Amino acid sequence: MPTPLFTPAQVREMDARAFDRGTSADALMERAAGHLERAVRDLAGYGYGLRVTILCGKGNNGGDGLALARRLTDVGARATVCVVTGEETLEGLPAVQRDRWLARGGTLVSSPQEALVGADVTVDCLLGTGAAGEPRDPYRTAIAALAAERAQGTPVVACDVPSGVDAETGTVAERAVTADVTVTLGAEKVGLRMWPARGRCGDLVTGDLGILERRDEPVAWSLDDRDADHLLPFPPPGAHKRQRGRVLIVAGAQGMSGAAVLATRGAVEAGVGLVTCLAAPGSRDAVAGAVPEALTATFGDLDDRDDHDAAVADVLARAQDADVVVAGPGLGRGGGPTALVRALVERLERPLVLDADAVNALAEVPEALTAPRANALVLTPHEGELARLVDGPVQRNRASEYAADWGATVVAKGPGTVTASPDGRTWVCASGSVALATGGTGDVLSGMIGAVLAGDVDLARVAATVHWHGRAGEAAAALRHPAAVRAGAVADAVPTARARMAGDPGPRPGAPIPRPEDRR
Ligand SMILES: NC(=O)C1=CN([C@@H]2O[C@H](COP(=O)(O)OP(=O)(O)OC[C@H]3O[C@@H](n4cnc5c(N)ncnc54)[C@H](OP(=O)(O)O)[C@@H]3O)[C@@H](O)[C@H]2O)[C@@H](O)CC1
Ligand SMILES: Nc1ncnc2c1ncn2[C@@H]1O[C@H](COP(=O)(O)OP(=O)(O)O)[C@@H](O)[C@H]1O
Ligand SMILES: [K+]
Repeated sequence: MPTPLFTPAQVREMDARAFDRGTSADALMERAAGHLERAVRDLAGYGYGLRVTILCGKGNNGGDGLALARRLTDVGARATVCVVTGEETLEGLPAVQRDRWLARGGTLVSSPQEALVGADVTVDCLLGTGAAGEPRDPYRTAIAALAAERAQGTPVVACDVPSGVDAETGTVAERAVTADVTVTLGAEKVGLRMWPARGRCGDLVTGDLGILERRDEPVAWSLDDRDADHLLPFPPPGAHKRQRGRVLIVAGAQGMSGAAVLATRGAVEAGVGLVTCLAAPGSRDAVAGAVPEALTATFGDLDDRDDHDAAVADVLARAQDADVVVAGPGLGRGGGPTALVRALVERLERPLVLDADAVNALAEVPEALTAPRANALVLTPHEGELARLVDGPVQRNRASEYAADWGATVVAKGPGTVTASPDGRTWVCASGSVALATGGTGDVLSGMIGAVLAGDVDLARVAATVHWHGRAGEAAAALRHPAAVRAGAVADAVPTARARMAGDPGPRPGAPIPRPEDRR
C-alpha cells in the first residue's frame, strides 16, 4: 500500500483530535516512548546492560526522551539522561516525565559530552516538530557532541525528527543531527522523505500513536515496488503492437544525438508497441544505429529562421500517428525549438512530455504554460530547469502548487523526485541512487514516461515510472559501482528493475505466461 505522508501541522491536528476524544497527552507520550524503546532494542539487540545516552530538550521531544529512559531501565538497560537546557527549564508534561524519572531512581547528567561517554546507543530527543530554524545553543553544542560520538561508531536514534531537520520542507539546518534510525511519531512526515532531510534520517520507522484516521488526507504519497508495479502497464493478452502504444520522441538537434538515443532507449526498454524518434539528420542516423527497435525520421531545420514553420508543421503532422509525444532531450535552444514547443503545447491533441531543452523553451513563452489546455502535459525539469519556470527559489515541496498553476504534471527531479499532478496528487520518490547523478539519465526517464503513458494517461503512472527509473539506477549501481554508472547502463537495467519490482525471479521454463489479473 502507498504510504501516506503528512505535514507536522496535520499531525498536530491529529493529536488535538485525539485529545478531544479523551486520549491524554501523557498516554501519547508513553506510546511514543514505547516505540523509541523498541527502535533502540532493534538497533542494538538485547536490552539488558545496554548503555543508552538520551539527550533531551525542554519541549515534548525531550519529554519523550525522559519517558524512554524509564522504560529502558525497566528492561535492564542503563539510561544516561542529559536535559541540555537544564532540568529547571522543563514545564508541563516534560516536567512530569522528569519527576517520574527521578522517582524511579534516575539521575540527570549536566553536560552532553559527559553523558555520552561509554554509550552503546544515543537518542536524539533534543528538538522535534515544535522547533524551527537553525538550532541555537545549548542545542547546537549538543548536536555537535552527538555527531562526534556518531563519528566514533555509536549509532543515533532520532525521536520524531533528527534535530535541526525541517519535517515539512525537508530542509536541513547547518547544524543538524544525522541519525541511523528515525522513529517518526503518529504519522509519516512528508519532509523526512525529501532531500536533504532524507539523508539525515537513516531508516525511517513509523511509531503508530493511534491518532491517524482513514479520512485524513495526506499531502503526498510514497510508493513501494509493488504499488509502482501495479500502476504500470501490463500488456493485455492478444494486443497488437499499435494497441501497446505509439510514442513519438522529438529530440536530438544537429550534434546532440546522445540525448535522442537515450530517450529512445528509455521508451524501448520500458516496453511499448512502437517508438519513433524524430531528430536532425546526423542525430537520426545515430539513433537508427544505436536503437534498431525504433523507427526514425528527420525533422526540418529548426535553426533555419525561414524554415522552422515547415519543421513545426512536419512534427505536428507526424504526431497524429502517436499516442504520446516526448520532446526536449538534445532539442537545442533558440527560436526554432521555442516555436516548436509552443506549437506542441498549444496545438497538440495528445499527451505531451516536455524535458530538458523543451522545458527551457517553455520558460521563454510562459504564457503558453498558463493558457488553458485540453491535453495532458507532463514536465520533467531538474532543479535548474525548474528555476527557469518559477519566480524565486525552487522548493520541491511546492511542486503541487506549480502543478496546479500550470495545469501540468510536474516531475521535480533530483534525489527524492517529487511528482505532482494538477488534480492535487503528489508523490515523493523513495527509490534512486546518487549513481543517477550523471548526464543522460533524465533523458532515459523522459522516454520511459512516454512509453508508460502511451497505453493510458493515468498520471499516477508517472510517479510509478519515476520509482521504476530509480530502481533501474540502483540496479545499475549494484552491477557496476555507484561511481561508475553511465546513463546507458541505467537504460539497460530498466527491464530487470521492473521484473524485480514485480517480484518476478525471471522466466521459468514451461511456466504459464502471467496475466495481469493473476498478479493483483
Ligand atoms: N503533541 C503531542 O501530544 C505529542 C508530541 N510528541 C512529541 O512532541 C514533540 C513536539 O513537542 P513540542 O511542540 O513541545 O516541541 P519540541 O520540538 O520538543 O521543542 C520545542 C522547543 O524548542 C525550542 N526551540 C524552537 N526552535 C528552536 C531553535 N531553533 N533552537 C533552539 N530551540 C528552539 C522552543 O523553545 P522556545 O523557542 O519556545 O523558547 C521549545 O522549547 C514531537 O516532535 C514529539 O516528539 C510525542 O510525545 C507524542 C505526543
Ligand atoms: N543524488 C541523486 N539520487 C537519486 N537520484 C538522482 C540523484 N541525482 C539525480 N538523480 C536523478 O537522475 C536524473 C537526472 O536527470 P537530469 O538532471 O535531467 O539529467 P540529464 O539532463 O543529464 O539527462 C533524475 O531522474 C534525477 O531524479
Ligand atoms: K529529535
